[in-house]
Amino acid sequence: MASVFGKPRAGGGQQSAPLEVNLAILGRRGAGKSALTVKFLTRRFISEYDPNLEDTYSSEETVDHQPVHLRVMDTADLDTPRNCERYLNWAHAFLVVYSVDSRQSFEGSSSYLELLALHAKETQRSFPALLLGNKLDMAQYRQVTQAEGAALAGRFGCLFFEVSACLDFEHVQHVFHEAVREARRELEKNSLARPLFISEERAVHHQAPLTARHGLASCTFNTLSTTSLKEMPAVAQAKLVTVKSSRAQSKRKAPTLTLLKGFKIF
Ligand SMILES: Nc1nc2c(ncn2[C@@H]2O[C@H](COP(=O)(O)OP(=O)(O)OP(=O)(O)O)[C@@H](O)[C@H]2O)c(=O)[nH]1
Repeated sequence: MASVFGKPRAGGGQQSAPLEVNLAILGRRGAGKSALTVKFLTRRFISEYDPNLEDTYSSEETVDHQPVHLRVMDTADLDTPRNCERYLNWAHAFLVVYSVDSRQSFEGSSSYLELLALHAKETQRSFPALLLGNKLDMAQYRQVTQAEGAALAGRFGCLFFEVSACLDFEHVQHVFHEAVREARRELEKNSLARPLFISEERAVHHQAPLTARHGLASCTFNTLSTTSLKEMPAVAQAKLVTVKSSRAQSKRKAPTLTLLKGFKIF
């Protein structure tokens, strides 16, 4: 069966079902994951938040004239990847964030890229990842050069961008849309035309031996018996609440976004 996306619409009259893309934002504490997520969803920069809050948001996007139902998981690991299966088994693509003014966060992003590489090896699938050097507005306090970011991305074969959650929305939006494009490419490659979430599907648990060898925090990988299907994270980990976006202020269209509780938006 042909892929449901990436094809021109037949007949012009029929609307294709929106492509469903799950995106997980990974990175060390303070790298700016929440700020980037909220910037993308609301065009606003937040400066206060609850660092322990992990939530999944959804947004109806249009990428390359195609409707996309995008879910964004703003993860809240502590200092290292933990209980990674909640996003490894869920996301179609990953944004790995570090802060250009923090060498520590850059090293943290390298751990996340390694984790993704190991997961890809374990599952024999590839997972698009984009490396983001955030807080570009703080470039005068740089601890990580652009060349270092590009080199790390090159090592893992992923796209690289420097961004700022404080600066222009369009650049942040571009990066998220690039992640959607990457996910779409991968999904098309795998000819995934089946529904993405089948709750009856049983996960076969096995311990990933690679994590210990690579000094990563303990992670258990779930390999689905049908490897092309992914499970939604447990309800406790993914709270979807629809609210109106500030973008809806344009009266023409009111895209729905999901919850921003826990964030103070100015
Ligand atoms: N100057 C500047 N500050 C930023 C930027 N992005 C985030 N911050 C600030 O950096 C701090 C951490 O940002 P968060 O978005 O909460 O970082 P996080 O990665 O989600 O951190 P955890 O929630 O602890 O995992 C906050 O004080 C933000 O206001 C940015 O692009 N520029």
